[in-house]
Amino acid sequence: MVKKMCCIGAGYVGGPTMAVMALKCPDIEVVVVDVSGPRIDAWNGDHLPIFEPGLDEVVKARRGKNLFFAADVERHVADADIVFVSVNTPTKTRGLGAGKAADLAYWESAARMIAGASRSGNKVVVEKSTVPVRTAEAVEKILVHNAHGVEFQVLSNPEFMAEGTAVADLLRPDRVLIGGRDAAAVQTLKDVYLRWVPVERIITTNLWSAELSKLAANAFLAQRVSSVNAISALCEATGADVTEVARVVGEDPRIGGRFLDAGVGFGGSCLQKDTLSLVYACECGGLPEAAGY
Ligand SMILES: NC(=O)c1ccc[n+]([C@@H]2O[C@H](COP(=O)([O-])OP(=O)(O)OC[C@H]3O[C@@H](n4cnc5c(N)ncnc54)[C@H](O)[C@@H]3O)[C@@H](O)[C@H]2O)c1
Ligand SMILES: O=c1ccn([C@@H]2O[C@H](COP(=O)(O)OP(=O)(O)O[C@H]3O[C@H](CO)[C@@H](O)[C@H](O)[C@H]3O)[C@@H](O)[C@H]2O)c(=O)[nH]1
Repeated sequence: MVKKMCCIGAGYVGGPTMAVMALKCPDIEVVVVDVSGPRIDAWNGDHLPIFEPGLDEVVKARRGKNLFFAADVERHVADADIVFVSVNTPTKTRGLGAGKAADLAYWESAARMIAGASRSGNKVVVEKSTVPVRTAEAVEKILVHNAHGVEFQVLSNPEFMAEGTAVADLLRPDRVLIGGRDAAAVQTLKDVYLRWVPVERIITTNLWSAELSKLAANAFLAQRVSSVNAISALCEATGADVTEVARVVGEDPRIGGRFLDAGVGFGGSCLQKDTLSLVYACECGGLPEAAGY
């Protein structure tokens, strides 16, 4: 029976995700923690640190009841049955893989802190951040080597929300993905989502498939934007209209019409870094053709 959930990282993902969980699970205490005091103050204030349609209402409905934002990270991690880790995983700027690989320094420090703060019983640790495939292996090693009589189960539960539609995406996700090898831990997290997500939208996989699926989904999205932008350049050179071409192409149900708006190229916080991370994984795996593609 889950009584308390804690999320490390009160960022773009951690804040809205846990606010929606608190809304849908009023009997569970939900605490979002962060090393940044000003960020926590903002979540506790009148002006939330991010703007997303509907977010103010959700936060204000549950804050102080079963939703809390706090800076005393260790205390809340120690008490929680489920710990989500939603720290940033930017592209590395130095060292091996600089410019492509994901920087897992924040994740590793969070894992060491979870192991150090936890004292007894079982704890489910959930990868919410987008991480390279097989990160859970390294996380498990850190947890096991630093554990004090606690059994940890690691799950991968990547987030698919997009900025601008975060609350709508979280309230009605097209899919929730849970990867893990411990069936009981998978079921524990699944039961949380089942409070508001239809069972057919909850996909369970092995750990590595879940980690990789998130990166693969973003690479496919990035490819669509790059494809339509390449066609757009050809349209300009030939007198065709890219909106008309995209509509025709998208009417094929095998392709679909969404995510086919031509523009200046893809931006946002994820598509570029996650595609680079996938390319780096292919290179490290001795798959240069896949990396080049
Ligand atoms: N932003 C998006 O739209 C989006 C969507 C899906 C997935 N993701 C992924 O989710 C993850 C988080 O992204 P984000 O946009 O929320 O990042 P963010 O930068 O907005 O927030 C991360 C937070 O983690 C905190 N943090 C870092 N290390 C910490 C530690 N050891 N202890 C406590 N707090 C710590 C930071 O202070 C920061 O507030 C990334 O892996 C990202 O790729 C992002
Ligand atoms: O038809 C389109 C759609 C998007 N874009 C551009 O693509 C980028 C990304 O847009 P969007 O996907 O809406 O926002 P993100 O918040 O970056 O969300 C993506 O990245 C998140 C982080 O991993 C994932 O969770 C989401 O599913 C995925 O859509 C932006 O620069 C858009 O302008 C286009 O140019 N044409």
